[in-house]
Order: sequence, then structure tokens, then C-alpha cells
Amino acid sequence: MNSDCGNIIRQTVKKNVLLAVGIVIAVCGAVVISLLPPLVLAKMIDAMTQKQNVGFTFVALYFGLTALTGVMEASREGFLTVFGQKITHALRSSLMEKFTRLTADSLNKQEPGALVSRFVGDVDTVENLFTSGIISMFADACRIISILAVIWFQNKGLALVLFILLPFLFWFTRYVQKNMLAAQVENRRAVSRASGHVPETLHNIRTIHNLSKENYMEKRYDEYIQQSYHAMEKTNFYDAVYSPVILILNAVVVAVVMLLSASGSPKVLTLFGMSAGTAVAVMNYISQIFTPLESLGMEIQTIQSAIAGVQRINEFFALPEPAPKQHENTADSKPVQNNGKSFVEFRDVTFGYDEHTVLKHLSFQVEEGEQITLSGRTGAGKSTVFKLLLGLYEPGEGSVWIDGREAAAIDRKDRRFLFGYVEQSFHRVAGTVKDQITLYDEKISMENVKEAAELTGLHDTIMHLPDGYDTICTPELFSQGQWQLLSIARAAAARPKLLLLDEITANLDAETEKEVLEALKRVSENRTVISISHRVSAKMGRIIPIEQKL
Ligand SMILES: Nc1ncnc2c1ncn2[C@@H]1O[C@H](COP(=O)(O)OP(=O)(O)OP(=O)(O)O)[C@@H](O)[C@H]1O
Repeated sequence: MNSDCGNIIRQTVKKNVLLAVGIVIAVCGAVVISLLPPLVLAKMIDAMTQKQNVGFTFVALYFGLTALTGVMEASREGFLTVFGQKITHALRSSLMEKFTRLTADSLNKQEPGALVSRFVGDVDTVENLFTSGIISMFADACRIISILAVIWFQNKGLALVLFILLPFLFWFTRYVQKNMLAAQVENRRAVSRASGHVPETLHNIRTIHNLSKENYMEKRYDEYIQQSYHAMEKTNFYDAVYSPVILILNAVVVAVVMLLSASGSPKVLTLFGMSAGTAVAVMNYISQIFTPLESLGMEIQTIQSAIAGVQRINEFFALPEPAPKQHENTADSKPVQNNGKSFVEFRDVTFGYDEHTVLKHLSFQVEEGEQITLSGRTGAGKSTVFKLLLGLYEPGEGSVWIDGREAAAIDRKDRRFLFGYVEQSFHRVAGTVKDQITLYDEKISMENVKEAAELTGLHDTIMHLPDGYDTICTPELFSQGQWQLLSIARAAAARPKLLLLDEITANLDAETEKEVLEALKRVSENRTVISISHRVSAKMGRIIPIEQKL
């Protein structure tokens, strides 16, 4: 499936038509209705200055319209937030779907931090595009134009003053915002340097003391704090200057217009003349026009960073996916009878990462129930053989077979029940001890879990934990050897026909290694086992040499 940000947003709008209509009504409604209360106010004041009675209808209308403006604005914010969250949800789901479809090769080339920021920061900027970007910008632009239009009909002179003043005001707002943003970025950098400095110091504390580098470290920390302080000063300066400038400008415009409207000159009065009620309405409008103008600057900023976020997300969506390849046995075909073939077979396999060939014309067979060890110098390609068996990569030439099926074509849901993979160290998932073994697979019953733990000799240890199999897993719950036993239990729980063991005792002492190997012996019974091990003690069965190809 071809996804990109644009497509996902369009689909979200299609799925939430009512919400989209609600947003349009709330945005337009808020703009139009907010124009009315000052006009009603003007009528009331004019009536009062002419010593007429202000009817209750006018008062009720004024408060009603003010309340309705509030309702419309609150609805707009609410609808936009919900819509933004729907976009976020759709984007994150699509990103995760894409993530699961990526080849092991393109995943390897990703920088983890950058990948995380696609899912978190970049998606947030796209959400902001809707909650405080395009739509708010449209609403603010409409608001400024409509206020100017109403002022034009009320007092042409003031409208002209504002036409001249607004571009300058906008420029000033952007100038302040850009400088504040730059200062905030500078401050964030300085703060992250300062906070990174503390763990770095602790990590290297012995070296620092040994080499008498205390003063140097202190000086560096001082520099970071100073940088942060200067950046904060700048932000505070712009923050402190902006509001008074706007307020003074507001007051100056009102004062000038009032003075001109009070002048006796008929020429001036054709442009600036107005009643007391209109004067109040106009003052109200002037103060209303500054808020959207200020927001407009921030919205431009939001849209700019959202565009960069959209580009980065689309780059991720464009990453290559595995091309559908014609396999002799398709993914959903039933396991073909071996027909005399071996259980595991490498047939004249040549494979390399990019230009670098690792395996050249490699052929070997492993019979069902046989236990073999892959042996070879470091970098010869032993783990690469596993990656091909696991279907993470496909051979450039030749083919890899497991139980009559081409390895890369084995359906994902079948894999766990066909082979179990144990690595050098255990990778913990969030959850209980049981979750570590099942990996949340409901097809693995509690009976399977206990059987696997008993086989590895971990059952009693687990039963002594506060909540047994339901104990939440934390790093200190087991020793390194016990984690490795749990790793074997995880592989064995699905009762796979094939076990792949990659240097599983490499990090263990001789005593623990013995314990793990004994557990392994029990688990390996009646199973095909392919292992990689440099340790003589851990080598099992026939040795298949993997030679380095230069
Ligand atoms: N994802 C990868 N991208 C590019 N090159 C890789 C990748 N993985 C491994 N290699 C290279 O392939 C070669 C074989 O690596 P492999 O890990 O299969 O060797 P090994 O025999 O298992 O080594 P060791 O015994 O040290 O674990 C090495 O030169 C390695 O640098």
C-alpha cells in the first residue's frame, strides 16, 4: 500500500465528514458572530447618549452574542483537538504498519533517534498543523479582514490608519517571534548540554579524579549554564518588550482617532467623525485585531515546521519494502513433504550486504532431529546464515529451505512455531514473566509456558517470585544465567521443530554455562538444533565450517 501524509489526512477527513463540517461551521460562526457584540454595544451607547431607554432585548442580545462567540470558539478548539488526534492516530498507525513491512536491511540503516522522532516529534508537528496551523491561520486571517471591513463602514479614517499600520505591526511581531524562537532553541541546546554533562561526569568520575580534570569539567558546566542564562535573558527581553509596544500602539491609535474625530474641521470629520457608540465599538475592534495578528505569526512558524515534518514522514513512507518474489513455495502453501530433501538446506547460496559478499556458493544440509554447530572465524558469516534462515534477508543466488519451504517465504505467523531463536543476551519485553515466554502470543497456553520453564529448570525459581508467572519483570529479577534460561524457555514454549542458538553462553561463567547447557540438552531432545559457538564446551554435534570469503 502506498501511503503518504496527504493520503492519510484525506482519508481521515473522509472518515470524519461530520467533524469536518462541524469545524467549518465553528470557524466561520466564530468569525461572524464575534463581529456583532460591538455593533450592539454601539447602538446601546448611542441610545443612552440620546437619553433613550435601552431595551432589555439589546442587553440580552449583547450578552447572548458574546456567549455564542465563546461557544463557537470553544467548539472550534474542541473539534480541532479531536481532529488533530485522529490525524495523529492515523499517522502513527500507518507509520507502524510501514515499520513492520520494512526489510531488515533498511531498518539496519536507520538511526534509532531519527526513527523515533518520525513517530513522535514529526507526527506532533503535523497535528499542530491542524490544531494551531492552517485552520487557525485561516480563521485569524478572516477575522482581521472582517474587522477591517466593519471598521471601514464605521470609520474610514481609522480603517486607512490600520491599513498602513498593520503591515508594520506584523513585521514587528514576526521579528520578535523569530528572535524569541532562536533564543528558545539556543536555551534548549544549552540545557541539554548541561544536563548531559552531569551523567557524563558521573560516568567518568574516576578518570576525572585521576587526571585532575575537576576544574576543566566545572568550567565546561559553567559555560553551559551561562549559555542557557543568556538565552533566557533574550527570551525575557523580547517577551517584556512586545506586550507594552502593542498596548502603547493600541492606545496611540485610539487617542489619535478620538482626537481627530473631536476636531472641528469638517474635512477631517468626513473621514474620522463618529458617534459615541461607534467610538466604543471601534475601540473594541482595535483591541480585537491585535490578537489574531500575533497568532498569525506563530501559525506561520507552525506551518513551516509541519511542512518539514511532513517531508520527513513521507521520506520514511518512501523507504523500500521487500519486493514480492516468486518463491517455489508461496507463503500460504502447506509445508511440502520433504520428498527426500533435508530438513534445513542451503543450496549454493551466495549473499552479501550491499557490495560486500559474505557467503559464496555455500551448500549444506541438516537432517531432521540432527544437531550441528556452525564454526568459523569471526566475521565469516555465521550470524548471516541465521539471518537467512530467519528470513530477514534473501540470498542473492541459490536458496535456503526449512521443512520444505523457502525460508523468506514462510508466513510470519508460522515462524514462531517452526523455529525458536536464542541470542547472546535476553531482550526483555514489558510485562510479566509469563509475557516474556509467550511474547503475548495467545496460542501459547499456560501449560506450554510451564512445560518450557520446567524444561529449562526455571519453574521453581519462578514459583518463588511474589506473583509467580504473573510477577512483573524488572532487570534485577533474574541473574544473567537465569535470563538466558528464560530466553531458551521463550524459544521452546512454541514447541518449534528447529532451534537456532547464537553464542548463547558467550557471556556466562563456566558454572552457569554448564547449567544452561544442561537445560539446552533437555530442550534439544527430538529437535533439530543449529548453533553458533566459539566455545569448545558449547559445540554440539556435527561441525559445519563457514569460511570467510574475501
Ligand atoms: N547488516 C549488515 N550490513 C552490512 N554488513 C554486515 C551486516 N551484518 C554483518 N555484516 C558484515 O558481514 C560479515 C559477516 O558478519 P557475521 O555477523 O555474519 O559474522 P560472524 O561469523 O557471525 O561473526 P562473529 O563470530 O564475530 O559473530 C562481517 O564482515 C560484517 O561486518
